Amino acid sequence: MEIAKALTIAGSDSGGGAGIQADLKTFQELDVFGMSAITAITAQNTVGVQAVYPLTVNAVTEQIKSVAEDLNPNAVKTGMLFSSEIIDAIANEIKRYRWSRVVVDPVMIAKGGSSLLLEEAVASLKDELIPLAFCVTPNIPEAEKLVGFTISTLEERKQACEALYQLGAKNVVIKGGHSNEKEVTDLLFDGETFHLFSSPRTNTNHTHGTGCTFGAAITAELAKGKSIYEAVKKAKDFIGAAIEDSLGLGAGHGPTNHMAYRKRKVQVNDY
Ligand SMILES: Nc1ncnc2c1ncn2[C@@H]1O[C@H](COP(=O)(O)OP(=O)(O)O)[C@@H](O)[C@H]1O
Ligand SMILES: Cc1ncc(COP(=O)(O)OP(=O)(O)O)c(N)n1
Repeated sequence: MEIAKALTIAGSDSGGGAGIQADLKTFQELDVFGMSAITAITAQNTVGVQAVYPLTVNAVTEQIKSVAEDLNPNAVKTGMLFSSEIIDAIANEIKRYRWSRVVVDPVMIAKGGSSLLLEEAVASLKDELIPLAFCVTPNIPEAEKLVGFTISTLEERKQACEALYQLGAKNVVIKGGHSNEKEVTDLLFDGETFHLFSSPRTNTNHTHGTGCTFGAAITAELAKGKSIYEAVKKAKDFIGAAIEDSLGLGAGHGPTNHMAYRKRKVQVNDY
């Protein structure tokens, strides 16, 4: 059987913890062949984002075309998209190639506070891209921005899931990393049922790229043909291990350990 293939359309993080780099590492760890179309280059490390260089719309669509017309991914993820021009062009490509297993991580702001999406591009995300999403995966601040109300309680998070579902996403996951609860709970809404995925909160500063990694793990599992429930469950376990066994790199928000999940699996199989 041919290996599952996934394409990430996202920004490059020179520090290797988030963006394209996190996505490709995650695909590889989950036995999926990874491909990329870069939207912007960031000069970035664990301390912050020092510079952002968006690519032209043509540079983005040419990369997508090259991948689509030869390698044909089983699933696609989007991450940092920067501008409405880039978002609109990507939406057109998704429609052109009739890609249905599309995970949209609506990246807006890096952990250090730098903006990775122009304010004017939020409308394009809502109107053009989210309606094409098989799954949209905002964190709480991103979900608040998209739905236009504050999310403090589980009930409000459920209402936000429903509002994002109304925009056209077939499944919605609102991630819980930014809540102040002791447990970290990600909430999945598939249009009918809410599913809660909870884990203890790891007390760490090494959470750079958690959202990218989680979304990439969902994408990898969808590329293999798994259901959205199975994909989110695996992604939650994958990111949980990556956060718990962090590598302790950098002076700021360090990266997670993309190898942790595989290493744990190998150890379990050894016995
Ligand atoms: N401190 C933590 N301990 C355990 N899991 C976490 C922690 N912080 C985030 N996660 C998990 O990491 C993923 C990303 O969550 P979140 O931080 O909300 O997104 P983002 O990185 O996009 O801001 C989710 O699956 C969440 O459950
Ligand atoms: C190039 C690039 N893309 C996305 C992000 C944001 O990643 P995320 O997983 O949300 O993690 P934090 O930045 O919040 O740690 C990024 N920083 N760079």
